[in-house]
Amino acid sequence: MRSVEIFNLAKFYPNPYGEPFKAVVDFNLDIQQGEFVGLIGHSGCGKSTVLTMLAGLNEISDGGIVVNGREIDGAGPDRAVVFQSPCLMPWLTAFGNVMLGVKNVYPHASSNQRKQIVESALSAVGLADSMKKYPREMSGGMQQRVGIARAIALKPKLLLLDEPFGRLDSLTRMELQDVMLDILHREKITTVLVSHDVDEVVFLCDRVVMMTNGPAATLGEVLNIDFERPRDRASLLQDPLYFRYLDHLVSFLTERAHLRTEPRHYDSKSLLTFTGKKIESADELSQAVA
Ligand SMILES: Nc1ncnc2c1ncn2[C@@H]1O[C@H](COP(=O)(O)OP(=O)(O)OP(=O)(O)O)[C@@H](O)[C@H]1O
Repeated sequence: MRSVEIFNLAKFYPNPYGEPFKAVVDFNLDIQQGEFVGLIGHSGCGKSTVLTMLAGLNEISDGGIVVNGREIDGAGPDRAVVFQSPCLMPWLTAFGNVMLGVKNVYPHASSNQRKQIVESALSAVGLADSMKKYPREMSGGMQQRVGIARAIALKPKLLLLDEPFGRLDSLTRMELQDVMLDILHREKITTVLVSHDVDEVVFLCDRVVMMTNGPAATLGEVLNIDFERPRDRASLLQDPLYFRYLDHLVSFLTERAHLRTEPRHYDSKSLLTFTGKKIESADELSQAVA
């Protein structure tokens, strides 16, 4: 079932001379219910612009976005965003920060029901024992866990992640990626992730959308990531297909992102046809490239 439809989306920012700067043009994408889509591209190409338009925080200049059958017009409780910095209220505990949004989104729930929603979201991100801590008492990774809990507690139809792990050290980043995979596997929330990290998108996503360079950036290619879920990092790192996906993304970013071509769609088979053989499995791929 289709969850998000983005059609002919465009963003024109005013420049200092009063002329519109075309940041993103003619961006079209459908996202299925429960799908995890990554958005990558060079710095400044327009990833955050697309994400903030999806969130309803950035006015749409042309085209539109339909979420669960309703064209969006501004922000709404059906969508939650996690930014690079969680921006927690310093005077509230982890519990209080998550409760803030829960009160708004569930005004008719009893206080006991709200408490359960907050506790369950904080437990899902591994903070069951730190609910009473204030932001100043938490590490950056713990604060970002609160940011994720705050978003998932709202039970959004669409979860939007703008480089949520970008400021974390690599071990914490991996921990939080695992937490995120676990939650999304259970809750089946449709998710869009903006990232600069090709490893991250291959590990997490069902599809990776590659954007061309700006100005007038648009969708360049879409790569299907055909790994089953739940995913295990150690096994993926042993799979030759994982490195094929990485190669493909890196080569798009280094060679083709500046070309304005018709959007192309790649799945694992078409990705590998250059070997001259039809390849259906990682084992067959290993033999073909050996
Ligand atoms: N409020 C704004 N006013 C004018 N131009 C803007 C505004 N926000 C973004 N831009 C421009 O739009 C383009 C896309 O910016 P955006 O932040 O969406 O890119 P990005 O791919 O998310 O970048 P990064 O990866 O560095 O975060 C850039 O050229 C940027 O300078």
